[in-house]
Amino acid sequence: MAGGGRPAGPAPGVRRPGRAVRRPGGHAVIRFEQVSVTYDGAARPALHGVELTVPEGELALLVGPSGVGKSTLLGAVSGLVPHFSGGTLRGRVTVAGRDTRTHKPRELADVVGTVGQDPLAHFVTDTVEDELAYGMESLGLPPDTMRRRVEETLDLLGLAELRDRPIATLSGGQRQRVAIGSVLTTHPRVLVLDEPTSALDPAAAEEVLAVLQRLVHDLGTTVLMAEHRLERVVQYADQVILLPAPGAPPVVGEPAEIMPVSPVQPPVVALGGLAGWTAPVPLSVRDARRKAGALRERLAPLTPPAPRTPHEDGAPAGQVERLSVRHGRVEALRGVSLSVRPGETVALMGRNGAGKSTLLTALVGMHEPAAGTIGIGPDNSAPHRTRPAELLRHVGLVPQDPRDLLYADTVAAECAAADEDAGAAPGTCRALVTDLLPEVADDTHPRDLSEGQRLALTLSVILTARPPLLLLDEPTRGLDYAAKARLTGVLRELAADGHAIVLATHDVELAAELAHRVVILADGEVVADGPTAEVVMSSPAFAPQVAKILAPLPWLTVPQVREALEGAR
Ligand SMILES: Nc1ncnc2c1ncn2[C@@H]1O[C@H](COP(=O)(O)OP(=O)(O)OP(=O)(O)O)[C@@H](O)[C@H]1O
Ligand SMILES: Nc1ncnc2c1ncn2[C@@H]1O[C@H](COP(=O)(O)OP(=O)(O)OP(=O)(O)O)[C@@H](O)[C@H]1O
Repeated sequence: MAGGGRPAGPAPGVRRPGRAVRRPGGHAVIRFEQVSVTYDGAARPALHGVELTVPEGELALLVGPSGVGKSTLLGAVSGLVPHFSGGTLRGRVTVAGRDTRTHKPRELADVVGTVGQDPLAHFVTDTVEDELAYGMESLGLPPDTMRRRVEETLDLLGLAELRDRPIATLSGGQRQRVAIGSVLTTHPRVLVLDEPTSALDPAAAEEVLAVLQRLVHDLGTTVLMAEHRLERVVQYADQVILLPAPGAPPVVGEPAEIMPVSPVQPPVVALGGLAGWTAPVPLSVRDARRKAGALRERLAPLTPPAPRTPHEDGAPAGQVERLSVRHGRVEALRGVSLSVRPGETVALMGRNGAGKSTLLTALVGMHEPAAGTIGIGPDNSAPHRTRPAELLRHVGLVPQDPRDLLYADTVAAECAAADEDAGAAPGTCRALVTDLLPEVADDTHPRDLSEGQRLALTLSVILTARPPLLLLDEPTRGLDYAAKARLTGVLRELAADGHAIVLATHDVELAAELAHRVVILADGEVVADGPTAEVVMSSPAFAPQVAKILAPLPWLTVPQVREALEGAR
């Protein structure tokens, strides 16, 4: 299929230059020749028999289930694997002609810019502005060039207001933007990005992707990017590299060829499968809308299956009233009132820095209110004045950085401790992990887990205690669609059992699947609070793909459509 048929991404003002025919594979900048990577002590290789090239000036998207080896493949390009990760690399990886096994990451820094999954691990300076300049300083660029590029990047990524901020005080999404900015300033020929939008709000994700697309088109930069949220990125890709299963060789091709056969698919492709849309498979909302006429007609007389409504009675599991919280000079929450009832699932959404994590951490007693009140459990006790052991019986938080919760040396030990702390039957936590991601091995050190595996472990540790109020901060980072569906199942059961759940998330698909109610925070204030369908359909930024494709019909998710079509047969 010709590459020119794909539409421009949704970012306003950025047009994809028309390409009548796909360029016959430009000069390869990244080349893998029979590459295998085996980590020390692992039973089988994390990557096996990888043979691929990425041509100059293309955006290649690396996809596949959690734990399949995506980060390992990216690490082999930037040289972090095996230089820092340990393990053995067989075969040959070259970037711009340099062998990454014989060149240390430092010796590749002038051609490759890398953003890892965990920005905090890579920051070397203390403030935003210093971090943006650091890479250029190491390359010895002239001061006026550095100055100009820092200013450009601050503007490009919406960081100008934060320029003097200590990095330690930034929100998760703000940190991710700084991490991306810090590699853009060096103008590398190759950009390697591991889930670059995982902590970004939907609008910020579009902005960052538009910036990357501009680099690819205007400067001929080559981008290799791993991402789980395909609904955000697939339409920008020239090439998809699919790792279908651990140890299986990659399948490489155009997005429209690979997506229909991929085990991970964005909702638009899954919907196309249900509706029987013929090739070329639509990958964007816009193309899908053009094909959706017949599906819309079939669905028009049907009503979407309604989510089970929570118990209306009973005391709230948690509530805040006119709550204000300050971090130094920053007023992170301003007069927020919110209450969550047993059986209710609330999605907390809003732009990076809006105050979502602050609200969750306030509910577990990590901040004292500057004004207003916080109450938890049947006695409405103030969490910052409650003993931790007592608080644990009422509320549990899965933090944004799962590492904050893990301290044992193996998955098995972590799970045994969780069972004991919660007074649960031995094996409870481990069964939950297996439920979410079957491949996680007992004897692995939590540090060596993939991002998705680590999150599955953290979720399980907290879920073992079955707290009446369950708080989750961005619970789908690094999770593939299948793991997300299993997590949705686990959380639905908990809600049906009367647990109250609040999830802070940028994942509009997750919110649409799971939440009874959506609360939107903006700049520390609640700006919307209502039933999920109402709130997300009235805001393009928070609408899931299915809603955009089928609007004005009130359908939000692929499972909803599937259920209705099956019922109508
Ligand atoms: N340093 C390490 N030592 C030992 N095993 C590791 C190490 N890093 C990763 N692994 C293992 O290698 C496999 C592949 O991990 P990798 O992080 O590459 O997966 P991934 O596809 O990026 O996953 P995710 O989508 O969850 O980020 C996993 O089973 C993981 O546990
Ligand atoms: N220790 C701190 N000192 C100063 N400001 C802080 C501190 N911690 C957080 N902030 C600021 O408070 C605001 C709210 O941060 P919070 O982490 O609650 O946002 P968020 O909505 O969870 O963002 P994200 O979606 O990026 O995770 C942000 O502007 C952040 O920079």
